[in-house]
Amino acid sequence: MGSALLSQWVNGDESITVVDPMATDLPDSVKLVRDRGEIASESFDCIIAAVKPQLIDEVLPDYAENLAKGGYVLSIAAGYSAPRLSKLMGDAPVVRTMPNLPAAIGRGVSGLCPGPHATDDHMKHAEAFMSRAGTTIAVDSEEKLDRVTAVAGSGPGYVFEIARAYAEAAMAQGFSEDDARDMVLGTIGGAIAMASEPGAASLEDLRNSVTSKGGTTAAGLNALNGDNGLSDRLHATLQAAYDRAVELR
Ligand SMILES: NC(=O)C1=CN([C@@H]2O[C@H](COP(=O)(O)OP(=O)(O)OC[C@H]3O[C@@H](n4cnc5c(N)ncnc54)[C@H](OP(=O)(O)O)[C@@H]3O)[C@@H](O)[C@H]2O)C=CC1
Ligand SMILES: O=C(O)[C@@H]1CCC=N1
Repeated sequence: MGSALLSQWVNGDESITVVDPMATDLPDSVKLVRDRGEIASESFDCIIAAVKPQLIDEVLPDYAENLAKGGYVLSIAAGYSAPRLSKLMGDAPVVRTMPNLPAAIGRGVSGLCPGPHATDDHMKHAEAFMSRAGTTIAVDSEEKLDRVTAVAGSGPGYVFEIARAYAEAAMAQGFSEDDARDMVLGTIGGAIAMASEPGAASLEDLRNSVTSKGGTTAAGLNALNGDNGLSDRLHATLQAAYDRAVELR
């Protein structure tokens, strides 16, 4: 996720240093170091925590010394709470954000939530920084941010899986893999672009506009969600992702 955001962040005029033991192919304007020891005496206005939540306890404490006076920590980690991170880094100001993968093409959706000691200026900076990668949604509690994680952070995974299963079903109707992919992505992309047009009808009305009485779509929709199975499954999906975020706090 860090490299997806980085691809948009490099469009600004900050100097960015990445610490990553293995990273390759970073943008030319970024300074890459393999180990924190190489920047031990440097300080930064913003330290971005982009390792897996399970690694934060091990990796982040050393970076407390690198935070400039007045600076803050921006965490993209799922679940891991801001108070816990702030304490781990010597009571540093923390802002949590939850981006999603389309940030890589500037089409991400990122939730933002202030943590301990975060000022309005830190939040303004974080919001401006994240908005380079797409739209932002400010929320006022970590509980809410964990729900953003369940809906939007993990969301592209659900969408890719739905598209994959849809394409698999198209192949079972006799289409080649390429034709199935083109048809499915074209259909999903076209429908979503239409629903995203300014002034577009509600999702329910749009669905109804495809559904002729007694026709093919009605038959398909009945098989898809006539028993509420799809709706129930999506509720369970979001709840499971949220529950996992809570476990990672
Ligand atoms: N994937 C997603 O769509 C989203 C992820 N997130 C959050 O982003 C964070 C990263 O997740 P994700 O990108 O999926 O995971 P990755 O494993 O792909 O990225 C983690 C990166 O951290 C590097 N790393 C490991 N150890 C260290 C270390 N000691 N010092 C510096 N860097 C290190 C890894 O290097 P190496 O590969 O060599 O191990 C890797 O490049 C997580 O906290 C996750 O919750 C948030 C929103 C969406
Ligand atoms: O799966 C994960 O834990 C991360 C956080 C949101 C998306 N990917």
